[in-house]
Amino acid sequence: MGMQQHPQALPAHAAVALQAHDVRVHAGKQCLLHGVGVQLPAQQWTAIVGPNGAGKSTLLRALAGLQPRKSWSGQVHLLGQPLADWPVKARARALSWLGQNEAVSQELCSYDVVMLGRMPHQAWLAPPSAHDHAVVEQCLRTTQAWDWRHRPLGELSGGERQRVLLARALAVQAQVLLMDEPLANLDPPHQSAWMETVQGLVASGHTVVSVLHELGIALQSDHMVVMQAGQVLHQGATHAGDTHAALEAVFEHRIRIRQIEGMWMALPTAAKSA
Ligand SMILES: Nc1ncnc2c1ncn2[C@@H]1O[C@H](COP(=O)(O)OP(=O)(O)OP(=O)(O)O)[C@@H](O)[C@H]1O
Repeated sequence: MGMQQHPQALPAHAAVALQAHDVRVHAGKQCLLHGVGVQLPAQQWTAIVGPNGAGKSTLLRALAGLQPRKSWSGQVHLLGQPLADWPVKARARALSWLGQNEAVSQELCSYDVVMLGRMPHQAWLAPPSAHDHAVVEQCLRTTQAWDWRHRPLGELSGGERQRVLLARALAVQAQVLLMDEPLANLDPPHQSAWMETVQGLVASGHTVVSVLHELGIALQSDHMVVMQAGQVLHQGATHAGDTHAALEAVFEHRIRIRQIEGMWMALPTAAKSA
C-alpha cells in the first residue's frame, strides 16, 4: 500500500459535508500538510487517526477555517460552498468547533460558557431567548454537566471541564461538528456517553468529524481518515479491510484490528523480538 496524495473518492451517491483539496499548511519553513485531499461524508461520523505529529489537528483546523490565511493554500468546501464564501455568522451556525486546550475565561460559570455556543443565533447585544436557555439546559444535561452549571470553569476537573466544552459545541446546533480529541480526560462511562451522543447526532442528520487517539472508539465510526507525516495515507469506510490494514501499518503493526463480540477493537501486539 503506497502513500496516496489524493485518496479514493466516496461513492458517487454519497453527499459530502466537508471537502479539502490540495491543502498545504506551513509554519515558517516547515511543511505541516503536504497537499492533503479528503472528502468527508455528510450525515456520518468520521474519525481522523494517526500517530503523534501526523497533522491531524492541523487538518481539522484547516477544515474549520482556523488556519491563518497566510499559512495555508488549497481549497476547503463546507456543504458544497467554499469556506471563504460563507457569511461569518451563517458559517458559525453551520459549523461547530471543539478544540484542544481552548482559551476560555476560567471565571465564567459553566452555564455561561455553554451559552457562548448560542451566540451565532443571537442578535447583536440581544439577551438570550427562552429557546437559548432551553438548549443550554438540554446540552448540559446531555453531557451530564448540569449539576455544576453555577461553578466557574477554572474550578472543574479536566473531565468535568471537557464535558462543559462539549456542551458548548452541542449548543451551537450546527449541521457539522468538528472535535479535536473530544475524549481527552473523559473516563470510560463518559467516553461511551460521548459516542452515543455522536451516534444520535448522526442519526438526526448531523455530520461529526473527530480527531481521536482512542482507537477502540474510533473503530465505531462510519468513515476513517488515516494520517501519517503530514499526509493522508488512506480514507474509507471504517470497517473495510483496507482501512484496518492502513491503521495497522500507520501504527507500525504494534496493533491488530480484531472483532470481539461483534465489535472491532485495536489490540496491542507484543514488541518484536530482536
Ligand atoms: N505552529 C507550529 N509551528 C511549528 N510546527 C508546528 C506548529 N503547529 C504544529 N506543528 C507541528 O506540525 C506537526 C503536526 O502537528 P499536529 O498538531 O497537527 O499533529 P497531530 O497529528 O494532531 O498530533 P498529536 O496526536 O500529537 O496531537 C507536528 O510535528 C507539530 O510539531
